[in-house]
Amino acid sequence: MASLTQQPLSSPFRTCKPTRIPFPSGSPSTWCPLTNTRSSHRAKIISITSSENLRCYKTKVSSMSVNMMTSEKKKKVQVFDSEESLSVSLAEYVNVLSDKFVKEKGSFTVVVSGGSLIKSLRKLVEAPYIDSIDWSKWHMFWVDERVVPKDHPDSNYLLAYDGFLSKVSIPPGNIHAINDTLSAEGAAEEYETNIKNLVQKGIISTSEASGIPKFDVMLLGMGPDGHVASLFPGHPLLQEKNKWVTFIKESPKPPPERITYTFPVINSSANIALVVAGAGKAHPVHVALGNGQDSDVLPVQLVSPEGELTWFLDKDAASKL
Ligand SMILES: O=C(O)[C@H](O)[C@@H](O)[C@H](O)[C@H](O)COP(=O)(O)O
Repeated sequence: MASLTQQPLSSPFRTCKPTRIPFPSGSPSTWCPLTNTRSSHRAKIISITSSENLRCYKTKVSSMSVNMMTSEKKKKVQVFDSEESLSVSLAEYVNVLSDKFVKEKGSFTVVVSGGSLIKSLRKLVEAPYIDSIDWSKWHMFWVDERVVPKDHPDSNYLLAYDGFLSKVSIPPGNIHAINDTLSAEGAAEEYETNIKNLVQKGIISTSEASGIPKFDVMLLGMGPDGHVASLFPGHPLLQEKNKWVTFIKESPKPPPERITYTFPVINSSANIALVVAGAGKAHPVHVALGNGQDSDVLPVQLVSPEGELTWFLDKDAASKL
């Protein structure tokens, strides 16, 4: 672990000395008193430099990963030395939330995107999680879907089925896929109705503040243009305030017709993980988390959940921070 010297408080930067404390499980962890973050032995804080507003930046990332807590409350940024270690930590993150929500409310509502996220969930379907997670309590949803049959190579359902669902025992009735026999309009409308029904049954919680569905966790990827779900830069759907689920017929990323959750539902979430790997995404990460600029407000900048936002970045995606 790097040893850090305390600098005068008048300096624009303060440093903290990470301290070893035990996790409840007894496994080793490292805690940064300045930022009140801690990490497991799999994701050590090697050093953290913090500016006065408690925005933290990684300093020496070589073969280790760094936790950073930004000044905005409930936003955590984790940088990993590789996508492999990112996926290990992501599995533990989901496992902890699954345990918590199953204990608290007897169910766990999980929303996934398409894209590379599903591959990054691979450790969840391996030991120990494959046997320890109570899959029977899971309810699975999609933040977006392409308007194609479920057996089409572009289907987000098929992607999740092949990489995840086919390996775990979530009851088929708890897998809430988007109807692939309807038009984009029809499928969006039906998905919103299904969500309303699950709210009435008490399976999906709602935000006390807004009454909008509050999913336990959303696991989201981000495109190189900073899009999330099927909400693209400069598109009027970014402003949608009333619908929970809507559709787009001219997606810049093929295929063109898609169903997507809107920001009111995304931002009502109890937890959101933004899972981003690869140098091709360094620019939108820089815009969202650093001082990078873009001509558009990027959709990822609008992700701001009622609950907690956790970024899972590999070092290439974080390379401009
Ligand atoms: O269906 C989709 O296209 C997605 O849900 C989309 O929002 C995806 O998550 C991002 O485009 C990132 O995809 P990659 O991780 O594959 O770049």
